[in-house]
Amino acid sequence: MNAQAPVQIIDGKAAAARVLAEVSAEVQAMKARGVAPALAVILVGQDPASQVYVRNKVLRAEECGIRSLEFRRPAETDEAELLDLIHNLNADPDVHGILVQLPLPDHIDEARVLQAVSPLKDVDGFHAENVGGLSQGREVLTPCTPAGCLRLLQDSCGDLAGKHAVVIGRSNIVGKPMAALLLKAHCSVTVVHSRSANLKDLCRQADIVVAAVGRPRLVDADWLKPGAVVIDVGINRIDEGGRSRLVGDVDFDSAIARAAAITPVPGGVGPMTIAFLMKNTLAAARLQHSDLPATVQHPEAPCLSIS
Ligand SMILES: NC(=O)C1=CN([C@@H]2O[C@H](COP(=O)(O)OP(=O)(O)OC[C@H]3O[C@@H](n4cnc5c(N)ncnc54)[C@H](OP(=O)(O)O)[C@@H]3O)[C@@H](O)[C@H]2O)C=CC1
Ligand SMILES: Nc1nc(=O)c2c([nH]1)NC[C@@H]1CN(c3ccc(C(=O)N[C@@H](CCC(=O)O)C(=O)O)cc3)C=[N+]21
Repeated sequence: MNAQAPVQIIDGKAAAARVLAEVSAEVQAMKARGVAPALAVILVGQDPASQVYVRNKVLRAEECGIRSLEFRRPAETDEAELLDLIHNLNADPDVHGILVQLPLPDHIDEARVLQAVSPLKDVDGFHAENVGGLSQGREVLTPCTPAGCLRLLQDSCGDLAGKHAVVIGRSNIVGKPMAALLLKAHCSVTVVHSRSANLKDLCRQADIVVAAVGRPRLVDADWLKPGAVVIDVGINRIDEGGRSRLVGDVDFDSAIARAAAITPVPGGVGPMTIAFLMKNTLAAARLQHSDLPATVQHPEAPCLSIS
């Protein structure tokens, strides 16, 4: 039997640091031209995970010189009030990016709120204008998590053309935009979900597996073709031996025996999501100041080109 090459553990923190360094340089250049990129983050309610993510986003923004504004509202906030806040931020020329942290409380219509964000400030890429643009293969503001996953895949595999990618999950945040980006990168794409038959068999045919399911350690070595590249988007907090820990949708210890490369949780996709949020904020600032000359070229950028 052939011994398999050692697995590559994809370092999402290091990749994110590279993206953030590019962004910091661009932010400085933009400030020198009189524009200070700014990101507004809206958090409704007290969800503890959301509070952690928002804090991380604000910290990363500050580190790369992006001004951040936090708008915390109580869970009882009504939809009209939230829409008012978004309209004010849309009209504010000093705010370039707007992110509404999900999930929203049940009494608020998520689709209506996301649609209220100006497509030019939509750093999450959730507005129908941007979703449509992505599916048409246009350069638009693109959801941060799948954009980050694509960058990790390109760093790890190089050209993705002709590879068979299986995306597990079909959410608007991750699964669907991930499939669109992989298609744009010339992969053959299969999207599977909770109603899929032969989930494991389909997965075993994949050169690339992106797991965005929300089920702790669902995918183990038995789901993988030897040499598959595995991107684990899942963030699941579980109790183990009386302690709380974070695990992905992939059983890491099992999968490393088959995979050629794999992202860990934490330290994989999560940091890239935040790095691409900063990249999108910069791209949004560019969109709103299209008179500014380009500084650095990023022709391969999966999100809106900031060149
Ligand atoms: N690292 C990061 O930056 C981010 C991580 N996440 C994490 O990624 C995971 C997915 O998030 P998100 O896409 O928002 O989740 P959703 O709950 O919105 O979507 C989950 C998807 O997985 C499918 N699914 C659920 N159970 C199964 C199963 N047993 N077999 C096959 N498919 C299944 C669902 O199918 P169906 O459509 O049929 O219901 C659905 O399409 C979560 O753990 C989340 O915390 C999310 C965003 C960013
Ligand atoms: N409008 C909106 N946009 C989002 O992009 C969005 C959202 N709402 N709601 C929630 C999900 C989830 N998400 C994560 C971001 C960073 C990490 C992250 O940094 N994770 C670290 C660990 C963090 C920890 O320790 O908890 C890591 O994986 O290394 C995780 C998850 C963005 N989301």
